Amino acid sequence: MPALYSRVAFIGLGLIASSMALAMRRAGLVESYTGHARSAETRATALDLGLIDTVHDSAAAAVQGADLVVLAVPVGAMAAIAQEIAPHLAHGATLTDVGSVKGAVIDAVSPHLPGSVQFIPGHPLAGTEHSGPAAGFAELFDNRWCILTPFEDVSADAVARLRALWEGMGANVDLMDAPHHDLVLAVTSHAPHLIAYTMVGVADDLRRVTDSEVIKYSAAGFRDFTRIAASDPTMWRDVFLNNKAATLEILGRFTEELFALQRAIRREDGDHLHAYFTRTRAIRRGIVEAGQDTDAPDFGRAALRKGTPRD
Ligand SMILES: NC(=O)c1ccc[n+]([C@@H]2O[C@H](COP(=O)([O-])OP(=O)(O)OC[C@H]3O[C@@H](n4cnc5c(N)ncnc54)[C@H](O)[C@@H]3O)[C@@H](O)[C@H]2O)c1
Ligand SMILES: O=C(O)C(=O)C[C@]1(C(=O)O)C=C[C@@H](O)C=C1
Repeated sequence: MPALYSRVAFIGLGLIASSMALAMRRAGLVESYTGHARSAETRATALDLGLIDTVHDSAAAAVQGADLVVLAVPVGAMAAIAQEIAPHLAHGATLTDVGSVKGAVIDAVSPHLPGSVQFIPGHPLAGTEHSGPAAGFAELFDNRWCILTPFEDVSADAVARLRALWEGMGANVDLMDAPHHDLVLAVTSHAPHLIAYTMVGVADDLRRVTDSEVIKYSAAGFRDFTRIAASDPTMWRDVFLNNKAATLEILGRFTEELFALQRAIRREDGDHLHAYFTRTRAIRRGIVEAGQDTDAPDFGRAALRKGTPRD
């Protein structure tokens, strides 16, 4: 495939930017790679790892001459970066971001941009609990979704080119509007992260009571919570502060359901618990059967097809 862009500039050189650089290089999607990070150590690591060909100590210098600019910093840092780079963006360049929230990023970035720049917000639904340039890997986006939330006045060619880039990096691409994205992600990612943070915090508060048994006897469910709760504090602070309305809406519904389950346990209402868990199991089965959990081992699907002894 011929290269889709001649020069990409990454602003922020962490997990997502480094994975994108590796995935782009794997498929030869871009001719040259440059970037900016605040710390000299991150800049040196990104060069040493061969993620980028050149590096800049200012974002304004990095974007010059780039036909694709990727903002890969925490959501709360997007506004200041956009303001800094706006006068230096190439005429007709595509600007995208990878922030986990879309409405607030659009509000933060759009006002600074010259009319010729094609701003196409994006969000790859793939990540890990690790951060920094050494955390990236080329396969991160394989078979994952990437959501783009462009406004209607953006060039269709620019959207098609960015879509092709994500597909070349292994992702499946969907388009939707930003409020819808933020509500969906509040359910599927933001509220679950807050619940994981809370559960691990509760376990830590109980440390004196449980000694180190929580860690020693960590069952799979809690271990998954601890992995998620190890995610970057700055990134997640910014997600919650910038997707406030949708997250609070979902957490409101969550606490109502939690109280109902709490009451069912207190009243020993087994029928309520059983019916609830039956409904949620059907949801999990739907996800696995649709092939949407790429982490699910094959034996999981086989077991679902056969049914389990306790069905
Ligand atoms: N980690 C995930 O699972 C994941 C998945 C999808 C999208 N995202 C989004 O991608 C973006 C980047 O996340 P990441 O996981 O690559 O983070 P990361 O911590 O690995 O990298 C962030 C980069 O931004 C730089 N940075 C931080 N604050 C800055 C500031 N104020 N000004 C300039 N640079 C700054 C850091 O130095 C680093 O180079 C975030 O907006 C996040 O919401 C993350
Ligand atoms: O697997 C993980 O570590 C993640 O939490 C990744 C995850 C998510 O699936 O919620 C986290 C935030 C991003 O915006 C996208 C992906």
